[in-house]
Amino acid sequence: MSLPSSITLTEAIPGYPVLTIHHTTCLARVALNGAHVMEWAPAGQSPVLYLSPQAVLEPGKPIRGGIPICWPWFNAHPSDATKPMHGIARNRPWTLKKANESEAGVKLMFVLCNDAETHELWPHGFEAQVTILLGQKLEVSLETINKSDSSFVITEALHTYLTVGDISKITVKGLADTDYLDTVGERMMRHQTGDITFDREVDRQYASTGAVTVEDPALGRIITVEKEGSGTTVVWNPWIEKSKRLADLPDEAYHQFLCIEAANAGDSAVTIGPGASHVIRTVVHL
Ligand SMILES: O=P(O)(O)OC[C@H]1O[C@@H](O)[C@H](O)[C@@H](O)[C@@H]1O
Repeated sequence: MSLPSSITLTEAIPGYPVLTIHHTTCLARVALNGAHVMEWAPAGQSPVLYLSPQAVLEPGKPIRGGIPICWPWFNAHPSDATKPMHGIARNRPWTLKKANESEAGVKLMFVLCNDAETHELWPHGFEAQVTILLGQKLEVSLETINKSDSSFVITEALHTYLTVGDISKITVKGLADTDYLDTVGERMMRHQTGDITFDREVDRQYASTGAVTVEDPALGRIITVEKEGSGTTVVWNPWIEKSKRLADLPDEAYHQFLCIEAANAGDSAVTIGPGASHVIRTVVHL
């Protein structure tokens, strides 16, 4: 496929293709492993996504940062702990099907289909399509098409790592008066009364279909995360002890990022009939 002039295909390491985007609207990098947006900075702004300086770029390994695609299950597999955390999509090479540019930015489309290896982990016929629009805004859509002759159930997340100046000064708005599953310690349902601030590990699945804003006084900006086709918003910061356990993340990195994930988990799991499809989308902008 010939690429438009704003997109360059290089190898981060041999055998690991990455698309680099230099467009008037933004700078970005997208790995074919996982159809994974690694970096995105709208013109004149510092990076909006967080990418760990210790991120491992290796075929078959997830990238710590950017927007991992968690699919067809979110978090641990519901019944088999030997299967990969967050599903199979972020660990596989996707096929680039389309790459276009316009004044508004760059549009990429990637596809992943079932094969013998995916069947071992998830025994269904499927086509997954990821469409990424990179411009002044960043939009990622994941479409799941059921190519088998029976229904299947998915959970999923567009696991967006946002760069923040200082996590202890962040306020997340848009989730007040919402129930959430708290997964730190003993899992239990709780109710969010006001806005969210951070002084400990936070790993929560909010029952919400709405947009969220992240107010960051240290960097002097507000990030908006909108979404569609998503009944769960995951808010995650690993804080001190969990950051130490994650090998591909510096111990002190938790100060500098926050994940706001458009997701479908728990009661929002999606059932897709034969020949039917479902789209989850997130839009990030300043
Ligand atoms: O280390 P991983 O597999 O990328 O997962 C990171 C985090 O992803 C979040 O979505 C989960 O809520 C956390 O529980 C998890 O720790």
